[in-house]
Amino acid sequence: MVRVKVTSSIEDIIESGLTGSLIFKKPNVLTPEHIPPRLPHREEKLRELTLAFRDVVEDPGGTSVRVVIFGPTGTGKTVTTKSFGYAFKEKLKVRGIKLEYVHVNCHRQRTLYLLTMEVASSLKLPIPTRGLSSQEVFKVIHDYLEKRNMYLVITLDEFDYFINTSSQEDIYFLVRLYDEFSSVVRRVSYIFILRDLVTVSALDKSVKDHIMRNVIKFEPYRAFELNDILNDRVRDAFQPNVVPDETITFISDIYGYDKGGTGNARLAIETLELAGKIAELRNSPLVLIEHAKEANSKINQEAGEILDSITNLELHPLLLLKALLNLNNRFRIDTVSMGKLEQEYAGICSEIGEEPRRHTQVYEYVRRMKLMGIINTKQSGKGTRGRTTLVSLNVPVTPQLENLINRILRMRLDNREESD
Ligand SMILES: Nc1ncnc2c1ncn2[C@@H]1O[C@H](COP(=O)(O)OP(=O)(O)OP(=O)(O)O)[C@@H](O)[C@H]1O
Repeated sequence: MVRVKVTSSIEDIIESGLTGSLIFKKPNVLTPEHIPPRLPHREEKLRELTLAFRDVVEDPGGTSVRVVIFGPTGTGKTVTTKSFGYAFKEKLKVRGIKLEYVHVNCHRQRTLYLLTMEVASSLKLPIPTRGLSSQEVFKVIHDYLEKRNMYLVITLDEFDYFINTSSQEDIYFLVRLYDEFSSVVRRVSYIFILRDLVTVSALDKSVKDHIMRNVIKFEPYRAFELNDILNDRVRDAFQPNVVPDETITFISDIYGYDKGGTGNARLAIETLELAGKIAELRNSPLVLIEHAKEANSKINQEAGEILDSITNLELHPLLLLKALLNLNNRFRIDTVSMGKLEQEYAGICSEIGEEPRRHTQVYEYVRRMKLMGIINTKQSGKGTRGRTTLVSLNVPVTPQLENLINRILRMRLDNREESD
């Protein structure tokens, strides 16, 4: 039985917080950056990736491998790709082939230029921060690989974002690299990570064919799969015997896709971590289901608050939200430009016989909904099309959200008719 110290004075409380935790052994195992030593239920995906890259071992430089990985959020796309990349590099080293693995997040490195600079800096290449174009930076990278007889696998994570915000020329350059360089030896291979295939299918055929060579789909996790993933984390992150099996099952069942959840491993791990923190705060020697419940409601609270503020919106901001939903559904994209949003909004207005509000008023609605946490805005990177405001929803598009917006909209429209 674990004894819980009863603290009284401020000093005692702080002291007990500073001395070793009775709940956690290695809390960093629960952070998103942690790469676990094994990936339950992604063994098959690792095998598929390895098969796709076998050419690099059998005929180095013969082909530039391209793999697309797609699947919903939290299904292990990033962690599986990184684990593959680092292990593949080591395996090739033993075989006398020099290969580097670079993982770039296209949401963070928003432009082709930033992206190429990130690849260069991962390879520790000294490149002046100003003066070179992306194409020139890529040339420096390629020359470096050539000189050292090295190969490179670049993973472009959140590639949807790059496709949605970059010019056709930049996408073309990146993907059809070997049309630019006359090199016979193909040293650069790619893994593209995407949420879904809609953004790629909208691309020009010549670009699409260069991307869609091997496609690996990541399915949302089922409850028993999350159970295995959580069990590993419990073993490595927590003190022995502090997380009972039923707590793990409870969390797995909330998120398990087969139990009506999203199949998102990230949220399952976050819930486990928060449940542990709550147990610690309550001086409980065990992480109980009640702690997991509290953690779950805290994690979902933010989404709940956003839904509440939608309920209070007036007609025109609601119509704008409806337009955003329509675009999300039609194009399966998270982020839309202000121009497209206004166009869709005007379309809805004309359908229902409402005069669309003017541009400045629409901007004001967007600004207010941003302050309420309902939507998010950001400036697009500098592409050839210039800068534009990009708008996205802060909550996932679920049937629940759509029903809510439609219901409130109907209420506002009914009220309008009554007051006419
Ligand atoms: N099979 C697995 N085994 C162990 N941990 C996993 C597994 N799958 C996912 N995880 C963990 O779940 C979290 C989310 O995984 P990851 O970031 O790879 O998902 P993703 O599909 O890339 O999500 P997003 O699309 O949001 O980037 C990470 O902490 C990761 O380590």
